[in-house]
Amino acid sequence: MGAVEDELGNYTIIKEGEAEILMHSSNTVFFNKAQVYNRDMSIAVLRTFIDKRKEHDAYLSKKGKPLNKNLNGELSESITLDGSSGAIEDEKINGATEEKVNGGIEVQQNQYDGIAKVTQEGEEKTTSEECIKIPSLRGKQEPKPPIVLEALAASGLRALRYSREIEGIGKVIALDNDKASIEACNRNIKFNGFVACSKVDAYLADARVYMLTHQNEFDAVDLDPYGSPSVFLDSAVQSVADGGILMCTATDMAVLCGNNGEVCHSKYGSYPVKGKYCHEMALRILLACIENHANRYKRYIVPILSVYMDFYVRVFVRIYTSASAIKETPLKLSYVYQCVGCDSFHLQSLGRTVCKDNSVKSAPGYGPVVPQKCSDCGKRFNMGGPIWSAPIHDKQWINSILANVKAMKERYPAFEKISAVLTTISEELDDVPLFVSLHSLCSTLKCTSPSAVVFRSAVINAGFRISGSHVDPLGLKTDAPMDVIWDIMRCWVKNHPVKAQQDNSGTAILAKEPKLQANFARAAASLSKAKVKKEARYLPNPERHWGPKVKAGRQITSKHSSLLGPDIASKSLGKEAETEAHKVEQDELIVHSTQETATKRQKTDC
Ligand SMILES: C[S@@+](CC[C@H](N)C(=O)[O-])C[C@H]1O[C@@H](n2cnc3c(N)ncnc32)[C@H](O)[C@@H]1O
Ligand SMILES: [Zn+2]
Repeated sequence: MGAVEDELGNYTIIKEGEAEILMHSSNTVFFNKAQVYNRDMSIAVLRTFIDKRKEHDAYLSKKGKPLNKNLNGELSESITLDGSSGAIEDEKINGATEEKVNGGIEVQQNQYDGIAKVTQEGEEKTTSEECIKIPSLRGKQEPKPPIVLEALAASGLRALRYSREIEGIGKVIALDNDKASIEACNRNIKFNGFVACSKVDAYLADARVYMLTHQNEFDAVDLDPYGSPSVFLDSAVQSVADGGILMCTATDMAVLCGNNGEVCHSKYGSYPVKGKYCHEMALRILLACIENHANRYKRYIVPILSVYMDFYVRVFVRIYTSASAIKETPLKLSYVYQCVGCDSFHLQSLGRTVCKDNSVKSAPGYGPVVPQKCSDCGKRFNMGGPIWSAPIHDKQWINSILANVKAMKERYPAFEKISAVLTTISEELDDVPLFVSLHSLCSTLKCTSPSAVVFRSAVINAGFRISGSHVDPLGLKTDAPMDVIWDIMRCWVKNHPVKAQQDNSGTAILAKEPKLQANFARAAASLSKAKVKKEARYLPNPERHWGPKVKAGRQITSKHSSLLGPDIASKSLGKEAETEAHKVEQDELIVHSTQETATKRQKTDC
């Protein structure tokens, strides 16, 4: 990645990966170099998506594997390579809802009623067979190259990188509703030569209208908006082909992390609560929102990878159609009760499963899971959510993506960062939503902090699991209930006494005797595997002013020097920029310190 002044006057050539774009010095088209992490991660996911389609196709052709019909009359395969369930891999392979095979046989799933049909040369009939064999013909069919929609393209850099760097990719459609951006896209397509010209098409269009009028057409849809993606989600979930991927960024972290709960509810349909885990909660609010939109069209999501990086969240989910699977959605969503006095939080599932007459059904969850007052400190609870409380990553996919990234190290400009993030994610407990912060527990008790290894050991010795979180180097994910966590801290304080203090949440917690006798002896699994191998897990920003950028078309003023850095701001202004940081617009304001603000407010709120 790098930038050099060229001879085209006000244009600068910016190179990222294998793509080069021409950027005009006026801020007419959006570009943010910090999003290289976002683009690299997306390339890694798309490469893995293509590999998995190939692997799976090879597997099926070797096996001559049949398609089975499930109880609802939907076509399904008993084994899937990527660990996803209940979905039709043929659809994943072809990225469309129908599969044509030689010999005039067509297997089709009606996406809206889940009924499987087989058509022979135009004749339509509902299948009665339990099993439809499609033997040797399958092997001859190459999966179609995936078609990608970059719905909010700006300069087209991302679309160009996809087209030039991802082997086996098909067409890439780049959209923007801004004329200057589409002109820039077309200029950049030409600038990138033959492959880009043959693969990337740019259109001036409102992405919402375009996606609505191109339903089920794209194997991958990329949403990378200014701020919130909320207005694009309803049409985006409809434009993804069955088994395809939706990749979605949200940079409105202040909203998602609870600085303005009502706005978050209006955009995403969930209330955030202010906790140390707010960035993970942001991911889970976004996932719940996408699922909610998908369910309207009898579709559901399967998260592959969900990341918080720098100043935004980005989720990668597969989208499937199944009228029966969407009934399970309430089991994947929870409300969060967050104590206003201590750091305790508890999840309340929206649904539960009921087994009756050999069949499993879902029913509304039992509640409330907490009493009126926190049983640890006696304070009341705030309620947030609903959040996505099922896994936010698919571990098999994460391992494949990580292996792919390591194998093609030199082709990722942000290799160090994305491999560090993926390594941390690969170690996260994937069935444990949210996390506790050791610092926060200690600040509630006003005690000295045990080291992470000592605390992890006590949790493991008590018979529970614990891992780090990619979202926060101080975050600890554990399946130990809050009363066990507080008992461990009570035992710690017995050995490391605190000074006498006025009544507060900490004194209320310490007033109780622990039921559990914590064992702080070092447990073998208390260090993360990456830490043992001395692999990087959390990296600092590579340079100052690594963060969000000003919207295209907006005049750069001295107040933007905190975002762009004084040098760039002063260049744009033609005068020396002020170095003092100023407040910026809401959608550009990325609150790295949201957690701190949130915690402070929480203390004063109660
Ligand atoms: C953050 S930029 C995209 C950056 C780009 N994906 C990248 O990686 O460099 C958002 C873009 O969305 C465009 N946009 C906003 N609303 C839109 C809409 N309704 N339809 C299409 N494009 C839209 C803006 O003009 C802007 O260029
Ligand atoms: Zn409490």
